[in-house]
Amino acid sequence: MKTFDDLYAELAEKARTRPSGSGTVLALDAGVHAIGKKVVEEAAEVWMAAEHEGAERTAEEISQLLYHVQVLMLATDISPDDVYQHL
Ligand SMILES: N=c1c2ncn([C@@H]3O[C@H](COP(=O)(O)OP(=O)(O)OP(=O)(O)O)[C@@H](O)[C@H]3O)c2ncn1[C@@H]1O[C@H](COP(=O)(O)O)[C@@H](O)[C@H]1O
Repeated sequence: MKTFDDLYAELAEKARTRPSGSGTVLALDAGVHAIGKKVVEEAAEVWMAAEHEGAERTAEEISQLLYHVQVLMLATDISPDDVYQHL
């Protein structure tokens, strides 16, 4: 099972090697403004799922939110450790 750190390492590698067909590369190229909008959209989907769609759908939406947060981290050169020091 993939962890937060595993996904970040995978996405960092995608950002470095820029394979064709990578949604992460496309998202990074779209820039911080577009990525930020996606974070907000996914956060709203988490909220709606939590209120109306049950735990499994909510967990799925949370995974998508974490993905887009990680893309934002990469776009702004923030590592997981930079975040963990604030937890
Ligand atoms: N975990 C994710 C992940 N979670 C969410 N997403 C993206 O977020 C979207 C989810 O958004 P929605 O459900 O709101 O779907 P949507 O509105 O139809 O999506 P869009 O049209 O807005 O893109 C998905 O379509 C993906 O584009 C993800 N994209 C990639 N990953 C993982 O990231 C890794 C690298 O992926 P690539 O860069 O694409 O190779 C792989 O391990 C993937 O599994």
